[in-house]
Amino acid sequence: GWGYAENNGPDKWSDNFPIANGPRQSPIDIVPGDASFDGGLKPLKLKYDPSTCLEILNNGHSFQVTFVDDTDSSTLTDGPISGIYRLKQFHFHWGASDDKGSEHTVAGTKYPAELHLVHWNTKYASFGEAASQPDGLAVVGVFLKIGAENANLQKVLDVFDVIRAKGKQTSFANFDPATLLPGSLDYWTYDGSLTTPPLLESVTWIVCKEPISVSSGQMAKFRSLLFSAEGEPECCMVDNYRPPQPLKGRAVRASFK
Ligand SMILES: Nc1nnc(SCC(=O)Nc2ccc(S(N)(=O)=O)cc2)s1
Ligand SMILES: [Zn+2]
Repeated sequence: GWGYAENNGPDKWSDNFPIANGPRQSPIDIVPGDASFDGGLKPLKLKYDPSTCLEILNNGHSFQVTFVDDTDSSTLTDGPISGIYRLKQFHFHWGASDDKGSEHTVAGTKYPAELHLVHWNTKYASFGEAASQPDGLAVVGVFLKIGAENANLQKVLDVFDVIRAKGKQTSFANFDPATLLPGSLDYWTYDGSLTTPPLLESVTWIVCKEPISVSSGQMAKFRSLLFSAEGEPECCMVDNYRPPQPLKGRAVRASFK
């Protein structure tokens, strides 16, 4: 299956997923000077209920925290979208060293990691159905920058020992993803895709301008996870990011001046 190695990584994904060369692929390099301020963009409205937090799992590509999404308890509304989008999961992408790891870049700058909060449009019956629609998904991206230790993030890192290998999962309750959001919710937005196979072009991307902090020691903890399953040769989970893709004429809008 697909991965991030030389033989199955981003440069090979188009073999099985031709949409990899499509017109609205993600991530992209965000050039602030090329983004157009849109006064019609509303502030993001994120309303998360920690009681909908369900479990944390190592899926062999990243780790993800999944949420109960059978009611409108944890939602994204306003911002660039219309209607109600429900939080399904959040996960991260990171590098083998602090100089790389984010998927989106800002004027070529790579951050050591990037958080993705994945939401689906409730005008569709399920995540799976929404994932195949051009307005089906909305992902909020938050950059991580090396600085002070992040106590909220640490709550997630503290369970890594039980999900070290691919396929491991454990219950994870009462975590509030809002604690991982930056102080300012200024954002850039553009039409894009999932950044991993199946690379579906169904995502309204909402990338926050302000990063959150992560310490170098916490980044080392991310790198203690494995791509490999128990009993397989150990392969550190690092560099699980797709590089920026061609903009192909798309507009990037800014919610701020
Ligand atoms: N019918 C379908 N069910 N599930 C899928 S894809 C599963 C899934 O959540 N994929 C996913 C891939 C990438 C991203 S990301 N990195 O946020 O663009 C988010 C989510 S298609
Ligand atoms: Zn992602």
